[in-house]
Amino acid sequence: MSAVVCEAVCRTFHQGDALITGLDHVSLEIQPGEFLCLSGPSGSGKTTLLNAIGALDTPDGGEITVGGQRLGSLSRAELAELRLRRIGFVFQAYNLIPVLTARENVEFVMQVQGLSAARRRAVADEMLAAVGLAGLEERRPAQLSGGQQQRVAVARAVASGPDLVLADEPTANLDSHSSAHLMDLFEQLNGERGVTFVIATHDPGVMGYARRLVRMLDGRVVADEAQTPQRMAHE
Ligand SMILES: Nc1ncnc2c1ncn2[C@@H]1O[C@H](COP(=O)(O)OP(=O)(O)OP(=O)(O)O)[C@@H](O)[C@H]1O
Repeated sequence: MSAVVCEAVCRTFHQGDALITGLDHVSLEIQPGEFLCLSGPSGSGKTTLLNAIGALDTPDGGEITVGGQRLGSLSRAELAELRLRRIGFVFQAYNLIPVLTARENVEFVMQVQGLSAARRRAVADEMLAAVGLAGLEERRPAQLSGGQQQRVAVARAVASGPDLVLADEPTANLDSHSSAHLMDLFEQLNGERGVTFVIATHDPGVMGYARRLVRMLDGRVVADEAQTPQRMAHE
């Protein structure tokens, strides 16, 4: 079964009297375990596509299937369940909860999923250690650097055990060292746990990690190519 299938997905935005094309008949099939980057100029539809695949936004044409489930046929509660259990989001604004510690932020989704306190803590600490934040579990977001906050967001996104991670410009606020560290972590999760990654980015270093590069322009897919991945150098 494919991880994601997009069939002729369209999304049009209304701005006053103007119609703005977000997505124009996007068709794309992504297999489990793929490591895919979406590239393309600003406004080409990358974020709109990630939002649609993640069921954060509803297309006005076409069909999206995630893990065999047709999004258009799911209720709001079923969509929420899909987002909670199957999808990890790493979006640019980290969306960490400021009053919670790093550990509590990572535990949050697992708490909603109903895991026991002991299990949550064990998984949260394991994930924070995996992203290089061992010892900083008790810090609140404001006491962490931008790169560290981004890594908390990654730990949170993967702690719930998603099959699919959607990342929108995950390195936009990171220095080159943190970017390389983050991408190595994504690659590790992809290789060891088979998590599917779909990453929207302008960063050539990030694109280098992809085994498949999908280029968008004006809401359409204009190129879709396999490539040999290349890691970023650590400085
Ligand atoms: N909520 C919205 N209301 C109106 N227009 C929107 C909305 N969201 C996106 N658009 C428009 O849809 C098009 C695609 O935008 P999108 O954000 O998906 O592009 P992008 O490739 O992610 O760009 P960037 O690289 O700058 O993040 C753009 O023309 C954008 O202005």
